[in-house]
Amino acid sequence: MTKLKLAILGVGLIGGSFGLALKDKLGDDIFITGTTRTENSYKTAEKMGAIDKGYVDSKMAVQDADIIYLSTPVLQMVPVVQEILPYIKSGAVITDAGSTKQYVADKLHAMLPADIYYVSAHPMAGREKSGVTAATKDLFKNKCYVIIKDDKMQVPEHIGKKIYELIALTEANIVELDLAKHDRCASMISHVPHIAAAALVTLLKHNYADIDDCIKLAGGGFKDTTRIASSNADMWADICISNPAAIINNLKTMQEIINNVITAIDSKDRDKLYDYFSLAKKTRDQVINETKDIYEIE
Ligand SMILES: NC(=O)C1=CN([C@@H]2O[C@H](COP(=O)(O)OP(=O)(O)OC[C@H]3O[C@@H](n4cnc5c(N)ncnc54)[C@H](O)[C@@H]3O)[C@@H](O)[C@H]2O)C=CC1
Ligand SMILES: O=C(O)C(=O)Cc1ccc(O)cc1
Repeated sequence: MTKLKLAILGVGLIGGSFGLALKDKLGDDIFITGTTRTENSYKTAEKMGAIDKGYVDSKMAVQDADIIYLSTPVLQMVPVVQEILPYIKSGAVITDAGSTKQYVADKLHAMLPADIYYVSAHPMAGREKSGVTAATKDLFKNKCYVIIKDDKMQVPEHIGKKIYELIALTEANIVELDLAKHDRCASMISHVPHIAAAALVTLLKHNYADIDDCIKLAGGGFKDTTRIASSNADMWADICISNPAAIINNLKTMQEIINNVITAIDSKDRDKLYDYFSLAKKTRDQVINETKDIYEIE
């Protein structure tokens, strides 16, 4: 049997976790090359066993690769593909882990020749730490992994199946969505919550005179609602730029919600405030109850 050759471009938290999961399942039946921006990082990825051979130069990593996994920040993906395109072999498949999907898909659709395929995907799993040292083989286990259904890409059935089977080795729950719906839903469930968490932390800076005393009081509630504000700034700037319509739309709705709360407090409308918290509790409890068999959320 010939070895499967996978190139992971951007071996950080996500690329490193994908590599660790596949090495765990396939061992020597897969050969994984990978890139990072520094030699130091790819050496760490090699030592951790996330990749077999690391490079800084993406062109070296994709030579002879059957599958190319893009896991750089979203805005780096298209320039990386531009750079490697002349070196990708015919029949190879590109897949990606980017948090937003339409932006990269539109550009790759216009760029790729007919004999190089693209399967857009997104693991809805991660953490606020970045870099390969934060990677774990079980990061995607029991979490949702979206594979985009996109007829424009004209991916032959056997190629789609190959990527599906590879992703299934991570033990993630695979969900199929179309591009636009993915970006709308991800903005609501992930992108806007990250912006909101950063806003809560930024609020502290607006009360600078009290900041030391505020921090003394910070307990579980502040930690729970702001954990994701410790995420990578580069990655989140790219996410906002590459999914503007859905994010702005949801932020405007949030603005209205906050304005309504301000009005209710200002006019001492206790019933309105009760309804606000009560409906939020009911909705969250329902969501958690419906997903508790799939996710470990409390
Ligand atoms: N962090 C998270 O929780 C999740 C992130 N994602 C997506 O996965 C992708 C990767 O995110 P992380 O692994 O968290 O980031 P990370 O910062 O841990 O890793 C990114 C890697 O890309 C490399 N890189 C950056 N620019 C590059 C370039 N031009 N050429 C080659 N390599 C380059 C870096 O050296 C690093 O190894 C992003 O697109 C992000 O939107 C998706 C799901 C969850
Ligand atoms: O840290 C967390 O809980 C996250 O929400 C991680 C995350 C970040 C970006 C994504 O596109 C998907 C998941």
